Amino acid sequence: MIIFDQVSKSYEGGHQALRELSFHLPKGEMRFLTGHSGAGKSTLLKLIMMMERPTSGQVIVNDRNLGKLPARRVPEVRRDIGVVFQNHQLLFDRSVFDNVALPLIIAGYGHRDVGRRVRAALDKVGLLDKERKNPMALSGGEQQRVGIARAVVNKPPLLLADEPTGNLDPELSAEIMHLFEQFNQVGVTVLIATHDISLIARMPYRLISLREGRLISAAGDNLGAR
Ligand SMILES: Nc1ncnc2c1ncn2[C@@H]1O[C@H](COP(=O)(O)OP(=O)(O)OP(=O)(O)O)[C@@H](O)[C@H]1O
Repeated sequence: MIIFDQVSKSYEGGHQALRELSFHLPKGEMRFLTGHSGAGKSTLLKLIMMMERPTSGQVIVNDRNLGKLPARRVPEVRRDIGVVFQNHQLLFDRSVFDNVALPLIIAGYGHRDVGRRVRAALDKVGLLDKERKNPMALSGGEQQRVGIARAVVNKPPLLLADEPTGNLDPELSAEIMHLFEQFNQVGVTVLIATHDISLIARMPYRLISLREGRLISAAGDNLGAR
């Protein structure tokens, strides 16, 4: 789960990306993070991943108060967070299998465990038959599913996505969102930053909406719950 308590973030040069932001995303929930370009969505995700530190306020992720954590414990925080990017950031000099295996190899899993877990993840995203292919040979939607398999391969309790359907047509976008729903249904907490209002309007999830770094609606906080 995620708790933001009065979190502000100013970048060098003085730009304030987040302003006294408070919200609670309980364990096992799925929510969308919305707002215009520049509203602070990526900054919020970066604070959760410890790619940035808040200027003030507290961020608690998976029961860890990030403000109190020394830099050497950052890898431990990141191991519990799966991240899906818009441009999926796959490596085109290795196979689908090797891309998905990467987080496990970094975490020191043994050869047999890696094989078992990678195939389980590829099976969940419907790409078991593509494990030997180069990601370049896959469609945009399939590449994004490889990115999702890589994000979930070590079974993190929290899954974040930054514009995961940004380059996809509506049908493929709906498929990708359905995949996130499936992970949520087995208990994974999911937070998805997206511009795609038409896609999420039909989905029964609460929103965290930002405008100029402030919360304009957060379900459950009586500030415009859907
Ligand atoms: N490293 C940085 N240094 C200085 N300013 C930054 C930095 N990162 C983001 N900003 C500024 O902070 C504000 C919020 O940016 P952020 O990327 O969080 O917005 P966003 O809602 O994710 O936008 P988008 O949808 O375009 O990705 C913007 O005005 C941006 O220019």
